[in-house]
Amino acid sequence: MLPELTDLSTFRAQLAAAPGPDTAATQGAEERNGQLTKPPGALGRLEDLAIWYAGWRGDARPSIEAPQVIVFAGNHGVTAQGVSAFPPEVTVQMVANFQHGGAAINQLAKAAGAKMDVHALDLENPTADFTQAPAMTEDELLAALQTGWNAVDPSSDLLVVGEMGIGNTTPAAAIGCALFGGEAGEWTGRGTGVDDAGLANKTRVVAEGVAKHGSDDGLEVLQRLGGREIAAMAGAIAAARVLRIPVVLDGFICCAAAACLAKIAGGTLDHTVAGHQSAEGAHGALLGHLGKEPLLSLGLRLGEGSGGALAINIVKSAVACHSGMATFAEAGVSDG
Ligand SMILES: O=C(O)c1ccc[n+]([C@@H]2O[C@H](COP(=O)([O-])O)[C@@H](O)[C@H]2O)c1
Ligand SMILES: Cc1cc2nc[nH]c2cc1C
Repeated sequence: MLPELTDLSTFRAQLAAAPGPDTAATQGAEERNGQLTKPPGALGRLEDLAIWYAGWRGDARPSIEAPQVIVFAGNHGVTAQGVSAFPPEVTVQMVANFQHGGAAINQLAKAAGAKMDVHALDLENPTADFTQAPAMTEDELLAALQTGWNAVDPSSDLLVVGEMGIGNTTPAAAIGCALFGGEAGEWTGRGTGVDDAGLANKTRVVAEGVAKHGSDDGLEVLQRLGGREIAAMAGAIAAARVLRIPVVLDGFICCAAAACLAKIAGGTLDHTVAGHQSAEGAHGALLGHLGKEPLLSLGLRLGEGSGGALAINIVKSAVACHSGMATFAEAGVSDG
C-alpha cells in the first residue's frame, strides 16, 4: 500500500526508506538465466533487463501483464520569453487529443498492450516565469507531486511516465544545468524546433533562471525551475519506487524529473531503465549523469512517454524469454 503524501518531508522520508529489489528473486533469476537454452550472455542486455525486473517484482520467473502509461500535462510561464516554436495553447489542445485517442502515445501505448491515463495539471494557471520568480511555491510543488504519486495504479507491473507541456524543454535544461553544472548552452536544445535566434534566446533564459534560482537540492530545483507535469512525473516515479514497480524512463523532460529524485537519496532510480535517447541534444549527457544506457535511439523528440512506451515491448520480450524459455535439462540440449 502506498502511504498518503502529506508533505515534502514525508516525500523525502518515503524515498530514503524505500525498499530495494528482492535479493532472493534476483539470485533465483540469475540462476535460471544461466540454465536457459542459449549460449551464456547471448541475449545481451535482455538478460540484465529480465534479472533487474525479477528483482524489483520479487519473483524469479515473472511476467508482465499490466503496464501503465501516464501522461502528465502542464503549462509554463516561461513561454512568455519566447522559448518554444509552438504557442502554449497547444498543451490543452493535445490533452484533448490524448483523450480522444489521436496522439502518437495513444497508438504506442496500445501497441505495447499498456493502459494509458492522462492528467492535466492546472493548465489554466501556468507556473511562474522562472526568470522572474521561482516557478512554483512549496504548496504547488506538493500538489503536483501528489498528483503523480496518486496516479500510479498499484496493480500495474511496469510504468512509463510521459509529459506534454509547451516550453518544458526550457525548465528541463535549467534543471540539468542546476543539478549537474556546466554552461546553459550545453543543456539547451531546440525542443519543438526553435531556430538559431530562438536557441540563443532560450539559452539566455536557462542561464538566467539557473543564476537566480539554482540550488543543489533536487526538490528545491524541481520547485524553482521545474513545472507541474515535471513534478508529477517525479511523484509517479517515486511512488513506483515505493511500490516496487519498475519504470521505463522517456526523453529529456522525463529524465530531468528523474534527476531531481536522484539528488534526494542514493539508489532512488535503481528501479528505472532508460527507454530511449531522444534527439534533444543534452539528453545523452543527462543519461550519462544518471548512469543510464538507453535501450533505443530512434531520433524521437516527441515526449508524451513515446520512447518509454516503445521500450515496453523490449522489457516484455526480455521477461518473456526469461520466464518462457526451456532450460537445457528440460529441452535435452547439451550445455557444452
Ligand atoms: O522527450 C523529449 O526529449 C522531447 C524533446 C523535445 C520536445 N519534446 C516535447 O515538446 C514539448 C516541449 O518542447 P518546447 O520546444 O515547447 O520546449 C513538450 O510537449 C515535450 O513533450 C520532448
Ligand atoms: C503538436 C505537438 C505534440 C506534442 N506532443 C508532445 N509535445 C508536443 C508538442 C507539439 C507542438
